[in-house]
Amino acid sequence: MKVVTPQEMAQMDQKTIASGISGIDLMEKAGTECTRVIESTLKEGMLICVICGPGNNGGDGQVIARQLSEKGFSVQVFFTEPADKMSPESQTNYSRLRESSVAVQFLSHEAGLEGFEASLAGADLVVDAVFGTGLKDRPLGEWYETLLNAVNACGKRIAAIDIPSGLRGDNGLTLEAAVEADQTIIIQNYKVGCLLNDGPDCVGEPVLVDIGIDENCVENNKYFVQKQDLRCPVKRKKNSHKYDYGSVVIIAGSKGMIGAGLLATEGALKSGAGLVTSYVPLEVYLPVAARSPVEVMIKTYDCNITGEDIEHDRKRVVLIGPGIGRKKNYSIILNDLLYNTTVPVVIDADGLFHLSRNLDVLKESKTPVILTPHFGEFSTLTGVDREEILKDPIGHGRCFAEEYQVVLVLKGYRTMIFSPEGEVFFNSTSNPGMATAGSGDVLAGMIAGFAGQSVDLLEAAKAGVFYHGAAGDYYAEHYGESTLTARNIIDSFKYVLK
Ligand SMILES: NC(=O)C1=CN([C@@H]2O[C@H](COP(=O)(O)OP(=O)(O)OC[C@H]3O[C@@H](n4cnc5c(N)ncnc54)[C@H](O)[C@@H]3O)[C@@H](O)[C@H]2O)[C@@H](O)CC1
Ligand SMILES: Nc1ncnc2c1ncn2[C@@H]1O[C@H](COP(=O)(O)OP(=O)(O)O)[C@@H](O)[C@H]1O
Ligand SMILES: [K+]
Repeated sequence: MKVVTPQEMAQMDQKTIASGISGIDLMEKAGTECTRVIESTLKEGMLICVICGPGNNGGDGQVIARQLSEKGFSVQVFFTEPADKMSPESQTNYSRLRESSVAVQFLSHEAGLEGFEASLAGADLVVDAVFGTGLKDRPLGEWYETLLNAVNACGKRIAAIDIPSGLRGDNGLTLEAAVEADQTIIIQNYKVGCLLNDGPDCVGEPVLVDIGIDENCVENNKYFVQKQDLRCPVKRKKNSHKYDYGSVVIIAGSKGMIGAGLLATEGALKSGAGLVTSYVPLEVYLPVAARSPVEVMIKTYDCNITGEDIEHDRKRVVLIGPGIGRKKNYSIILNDLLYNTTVPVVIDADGLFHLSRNLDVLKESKTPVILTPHFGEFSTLTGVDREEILKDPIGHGRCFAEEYQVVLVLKGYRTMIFSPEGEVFFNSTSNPGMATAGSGDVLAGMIAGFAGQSVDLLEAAKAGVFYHGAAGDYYAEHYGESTLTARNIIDSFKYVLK
């Protein structure tokens, strides 16, 4: 399934209309599908307030109001602009609405919103159809800000149509205010803004409705990753041995941070790697050996290590970074791995810090590379302010992955995976309980574990991110988010990686 920008969605709408279905019929279809979803949440006799803006989002709202009224519900529509400011399709729907028994009121921009607030307080459901994908990045103005804040303050269940009003569809940032919906009925495809920044908190529960628009009618390489899209874990042949599932080397952990290495190691082992070898500084050998799973081989290094220190024999992937610290000069091993070997390398956490000191090594390297930064680490890598990145995460991520020819895993609620070819994959799993120490170490290990089993690093990154989130979701479904720890993620692998 594709994820679209507002501009792409507008082009898709236009192409669909050009292919024969009229704009007014497409709006009727959108409204009908939204009504179906809304109706399933209603009980007989309920009162629904629909707030309609001047554009086609408001037009959808009018279709919903008319259809709910035809189904016997009491419906009150509030318009935020006079009829002459409505889009053509909205005006057509306004004439249809006037023939129905829906109560209609035009809100005044001069008078206060007291009556409006009182009506919301008496409603059972508020439908937000003020702005959709046509929202422009310009100030809403005080009146709309007050209106959207009043919607949020009404304390009633809110269903937003297509995208919560005030939320930017291109990046998930909000204007001066944005509706925080309980449910958002998303028309046809996820908009980028539903998945990034404040988007997921404003969207609430997302429900997608299909109105028959072909997502491939416009060129777009942004995807929403679901289980059926994944190629890992690989099917195990009867005629196989452990090296068929990858020999994974993990350089992680240091004095004071052995946990990071242990979590990454177990993450790799339990995601199906055939063999895991953990490299740790000599000084932490004993505590690491005491706590490592017995299946893991542990080797030590002193001072700096080079690629040659690591046995190249049958090694399929190296993970470097979790908990290695910033003191030792890891640039030597990093450069060595990237210049002098062709074994795929996953670079995480402090490994990214060392890499940021000599980023150009990536350009000269022939080794396939996966980088797994969170937004702060990505800011260090690129030298671009975090706030700037948040305004256009797709642009920055895509540009970096293409320039340095790496697979980039940019971590967050809906982690994005960028391919060196410019594709973007949004993950569909994980929950805020996973914002906990060590969660990223587990992910790095899991990606390395899959990379050992798969020749394609992009597939390994997609699967690692998906199943890491799915394991966290499994725990959260059973025990809630707040007690979730990195160890619980590993312990839940067995339920989701079947
Ligand atoms: N034929 C189509 O294009 C279809 C569109 N659909 C719906 O139409 C929506 C998009 O409709 P539109 O493109 O008309 O746009 P919207 O309805 O999202 O908003 C456009 C209106 O909002 C105003 N506006 C934009 N930014 C503003 C700001 N920052 N402050 C104050 N006012 C602002 C504009 O002046 C304009 O009047 C979708 O989200 C979807 O709900 C669906 O009905 C399916 C078919
Ligand atoms: N709010 C959130 N919702 C869902 N997943 C999250 C959230 N915050 C972080 N995560 C996930 O948890 C992991 C955290 O990784 P990272 O920031 O490297 O943490 P650490 O260094 O403590 O291991 C990533 O996989 C990220 O996607
Ligand atoms: K809306």
